[in-house]
Amino acid sequence: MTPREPSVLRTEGLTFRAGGAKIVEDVSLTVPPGEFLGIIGPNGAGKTTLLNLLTGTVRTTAGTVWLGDTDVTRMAPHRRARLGLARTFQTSYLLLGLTVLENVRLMAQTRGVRRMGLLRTLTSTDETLDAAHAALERVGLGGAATLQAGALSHGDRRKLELAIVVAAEAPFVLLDEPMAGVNSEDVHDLTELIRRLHVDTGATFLMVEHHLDVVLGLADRVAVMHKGELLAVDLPDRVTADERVQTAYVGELL
Ligand SMILES: Nc1ncnc2c1ncn2[C@@H]1O[C@H](COP(=O)(O)OP(=O)(O)OP(=O)(O)O)[C@@H](O)[C@H]1O
Repeated sequence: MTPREPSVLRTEGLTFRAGGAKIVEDVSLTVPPGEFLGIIGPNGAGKTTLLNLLTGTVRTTAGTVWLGDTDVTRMAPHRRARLGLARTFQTSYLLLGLTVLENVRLMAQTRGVRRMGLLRTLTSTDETLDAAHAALERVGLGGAATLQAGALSHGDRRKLELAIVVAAEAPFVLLDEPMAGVNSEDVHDLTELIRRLHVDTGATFLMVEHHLDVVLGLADRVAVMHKGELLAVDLPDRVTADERVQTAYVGELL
């Protein structure tokens, strides 16, 4: 994998309101290059909406998002993707009728591949194929390239989604509940894969996840959302010791 351009992901006063409801309210966050930021919070706290505001699939009511020095607040999602923002979704978006390889290749083609800090749209079939195969090898699905994506186990589908992100060679990676629907025996494997991908790529990772032990084990820092607001951003052990966080999680395990 090629080295990345390190840059900061930053929000200032990021806000999304719908019908008078405060879904995400005044979130100011600075994520240094290469950091792994976990995002936790009770159901409905606004975590996925925050990711949607970063990718541009939801339009901000107020506030600003920067990728490096670029203000992307009004930028369409595909242009943010071209700047190096890749994401996975809570619900799988795989094309189950296509092969595993075709799923990755399609994304490698549409997103282009970053090389030496330059964005190039791949026109060479060989090059996209190579990038797709390499991405599959990295997530341990090298032997499954010709299988239909629909034939994969849930855990392997999650790995395939990670391969797609890897193929994009994005410096900013957003993961929305990568453990959702994954068997408990596969959680450890997937956690270690995400750890390895983060280390190997040097990319900035933001991960929304309900498995707190996974978040606390992976993240450099943890952001806690509650009722749309950012309650705390701190080191994992400080966050779990924070009384405000414990109160927000009343009724849930922390
Ligand atoms: N466009 C919208 N219009 C109205 N309400 C919305 C809109 N988008 C999100 N919401 C509501 O805002 C709240 C936050 O949603 P969001 O999915 O961001 O929370 P979350 O923290 O990711 O939740 P979960 O952990 O359950 O996935 C929810 O109550 C949701 O129904």
